[in-house]
Amino acid sequence: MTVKKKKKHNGPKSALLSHHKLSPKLTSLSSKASRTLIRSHHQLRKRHAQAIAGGDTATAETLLAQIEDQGGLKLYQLASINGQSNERGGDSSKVLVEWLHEGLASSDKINTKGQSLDQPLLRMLEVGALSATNACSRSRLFSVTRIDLNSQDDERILQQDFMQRPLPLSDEERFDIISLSLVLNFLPDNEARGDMLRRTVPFLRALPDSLQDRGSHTEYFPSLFLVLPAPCVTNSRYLDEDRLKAIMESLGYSMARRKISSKLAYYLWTHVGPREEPCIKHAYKKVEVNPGKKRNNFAITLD
Ligand SMILES: C[S@@+](CC[C@H](N)C(=O)[O-])C[C@H]1O[C@@H](n2cnc3c(N)ncnc32)[C@H](O)[C@@H]1O
Repeated sequence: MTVKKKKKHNGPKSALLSHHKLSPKLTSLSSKASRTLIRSHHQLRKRHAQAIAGGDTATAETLLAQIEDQGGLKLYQLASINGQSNERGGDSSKVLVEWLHEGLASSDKINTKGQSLDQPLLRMLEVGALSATNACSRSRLFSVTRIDLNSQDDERILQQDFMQRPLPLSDEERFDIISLSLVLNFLPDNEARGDMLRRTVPFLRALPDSLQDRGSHTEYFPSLFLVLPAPCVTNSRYLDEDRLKAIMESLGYSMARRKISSKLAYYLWTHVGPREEPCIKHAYKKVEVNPGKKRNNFAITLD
């Protein structure tokens, strides 16, 4: 398994922090500063990817320096944690836990707090994990393997790029559910988003017999929990829910649950197709599905 050594971000103090006259303590980012930083980080990463694609290494280096100058991935992650607590009424995995508790028949062995009492637990791979104490970790429904490009918790979050994680060789290395919450929109290009979705498939296992007899619990698995900022599906020129559904179906996923709030779009997709990495019969290019001047350019492509 490739585990990257944790990088130190020793760049200059964040311009954003000094601009907003905040305490240099990372924990003191305001909601507004968090939003500004997240937006700016995404834009710089996108321009950086474009510069690399165009072979413009000088611009790419300048942009990278700018990213580091405003605190790099570490401060971006902190802004994301702030966003979870302040603006969105808690972390996104709360929605998944609610869905699964609804799905648990009363005959299932759960205690009054809705926690699963029996073993084995469902196995979850949480990609882009910022905390080991979010709702899905606290629920005890899952045994969670957490990974992130930059671990905020060396003991409980493995520093690893999902795209470099070795493909599993057996079901012991596979999962019942993968969480991709606010990760696809972090990726700066459309193709990388499609590649990440495609790569989830070989990491899923058919629900083992030991978990099969747990009533309505079983119908959702194996599955992918996907969370995107709502405008990615409600206000993009290149993606709407129908197109997302078509892309997911081409990967063998079927939509099991959805919830669109003012800020976020939550989906639970059950994998019903073959388990090996899908060979796409129909490419999904960047085509306009929703014209309009005030729309954004978020897209997912599959080749
Ligand atoms: C906006 S944060 C979202 C965190 C959290 N899941 C949430 O819902 O708030 C996106 C995280 O995804 C991580 N990430 C992006 N691409 C990744 C990859 N290929 N492998 C692992 N983590 C990745 C980033 O490092 C970042 O911490």
